Amino acid sequence: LFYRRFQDLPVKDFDFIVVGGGTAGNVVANRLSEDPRIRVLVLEAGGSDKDAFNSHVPLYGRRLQGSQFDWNFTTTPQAALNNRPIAYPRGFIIGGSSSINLMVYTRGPSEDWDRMARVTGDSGWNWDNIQSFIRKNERFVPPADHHNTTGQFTPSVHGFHGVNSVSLSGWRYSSDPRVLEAMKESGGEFRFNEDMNSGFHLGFGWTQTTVGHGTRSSSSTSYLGPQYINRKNLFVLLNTRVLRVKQTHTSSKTLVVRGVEFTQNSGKTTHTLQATKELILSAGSIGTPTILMHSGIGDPNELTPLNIKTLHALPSVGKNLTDHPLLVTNYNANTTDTTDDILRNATFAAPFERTWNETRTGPLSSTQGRILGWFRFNLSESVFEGVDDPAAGPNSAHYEVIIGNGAGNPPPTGHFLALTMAVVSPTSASPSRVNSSNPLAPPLINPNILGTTFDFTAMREAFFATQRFISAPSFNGYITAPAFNVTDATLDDFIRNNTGVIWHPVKTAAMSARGADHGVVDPDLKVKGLEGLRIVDASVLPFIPTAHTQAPTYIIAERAAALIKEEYGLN
Ligand SMILES: Cc1cc2nc3c(=O)[nH]c(=O)nc-3n(C[C@H](O)[C@H](O)[C@H](O)COP(=O)(O)OP(=O)(O)OC[C@H]3O[C@@H](n4cnc5c(N)ncnc54)[C@H](O)[C@@H]3O)c2cc1C
Repeated sequence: LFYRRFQDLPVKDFDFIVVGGGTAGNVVANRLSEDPRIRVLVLEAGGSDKDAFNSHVPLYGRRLQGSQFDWNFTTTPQAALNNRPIAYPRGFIIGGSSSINLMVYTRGPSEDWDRMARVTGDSGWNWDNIQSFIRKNERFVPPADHHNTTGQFTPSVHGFHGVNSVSLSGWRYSSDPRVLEAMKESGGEFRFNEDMNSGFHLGFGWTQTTVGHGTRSSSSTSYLGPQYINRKNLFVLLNTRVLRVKQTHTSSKTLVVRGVEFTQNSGKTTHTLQATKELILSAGSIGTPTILMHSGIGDPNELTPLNIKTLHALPSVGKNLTDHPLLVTNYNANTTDTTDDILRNATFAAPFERTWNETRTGPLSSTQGRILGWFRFNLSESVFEGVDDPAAGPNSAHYEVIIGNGAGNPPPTGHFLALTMAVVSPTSASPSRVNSSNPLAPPLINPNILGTTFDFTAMREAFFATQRFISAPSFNGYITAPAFNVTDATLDDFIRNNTGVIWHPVKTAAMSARGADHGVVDPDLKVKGLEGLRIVDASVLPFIPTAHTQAPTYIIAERAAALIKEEYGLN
């Protein structure tokens, strides 16, 4: 059940305490509480999603950024972006970022997973072996408009009985046939791929999203859905900010960390609980290293100047933050059949909201990007000067293109086709650190966007690629002009002034092989050198996936839960 006040919790002893009721945390809580003998508590900083209308309406997902459901972080000034700091949203709500994200469902190429298995020395992470966890997570359902989906996905690579709904878009736009035609006209550069989630992801395909029956499927609406949240052994305490994890005792010279300190009133009073079996940190790529460092688990060279006493030296904590750089370009379109009027005009949107409220259909039932694709540069291109190919393998992309039927934040007039590009094999990485001894202070976030020559050149090449795509004859008469001004001379500055991120931070508590001299967790996700503490969220990814990161996070969480259940002999 959900609780808002600590004093209302009917019990205070728990086998497992999960810190962060986000994407991964709710999976772990659900799976562990399948065993009625086990008591599980989730501590979540954000509140309920029940009345968060914009969280449930797929088309309105973007409105959650900067809202009360966002932690509203900001990065440090980004050197390669003309020193602009950029907004860095993270979900501050039950379901975490799965309740505020843009719902794209991509698992990444098989090569991503095989590399992770190779580097961590654990074959359990390879593509073949994660299939059962994909299926535990995924419930592929028909799109909201029940259109014929033959040829739009490959049923044999999907799960139909998991917990989290995934579907194709349930609303069509008049640009779709032109986009498909442009692929044919590209002479093989932009091919069609029936299913980018098959393990081979290169090419354009129909976007799959975590939407079921026209509504967002988050880890809260799915894994904490009515059939689970009423379990007598599952407790979720909302509006609870974890400050630190705590050593409980020492066992054969190993520190045991199963205690957790938290507050519900901005630190005025604090409470402490202990898990009898394990504490699981699922506070995400920013929250998890922040909590670790404030607990004295991190790099002593960084902790000591902040007067944080080192409990356990683990220098990799909070390092290597990596994200996907993102650039949006809008093109003026000769049509009114886009999402622009709905997103900028409440009167225009009203009948569509009625339709959605009544039947969960119509344009609000779908996200903007109906088609997206994954592409590689040619290895002989100048983008690779002086660098090895950073992709996981020869079938893994360097850049992604998302086709949006309307601008993300439309200006007062005009209709647009938005071409969004992301560098999906970036080579920049950077520290994300705490810079005060106050656990309630926002951490320093520096994803170092476009911080290497490769990343910058890759973004430039991705921009040229989208220009080639949009000049296909099929767009004649449909695209009138770019809605941005750029020349060869101003392109680099255009990129610096307009690039942001796609909000996929990873690697800040990375997994590494047992015995490695770096990394934060072993391949079973236990914190190196400690007992009682595991990390289960996107922070453990040792490479940034060539994918949007929620599906990889769900997969990690499903496998983590299975590992924990096996270790403790749970049902
Ligand atoms: C705006 C946005 C759009 C995105 N779009 C997509 C997309 O379209 N497709 C995709 O695949 N991925 C997308 N992502 C990324 C994806 O959502 C994340 O990678 C994924 O959800 C991360 O899961 P997580 O479990 O690691 O963290 P989260 O889901 O963020 O969960 C962390 C939880 O911990 C809580 N928490 C943090 N600190 C504390 C604390 N001190 N005490 C208590 N609780 C705490 C948070 O409130 C949160 O609920 C997007 C992300 C954002 C922010």
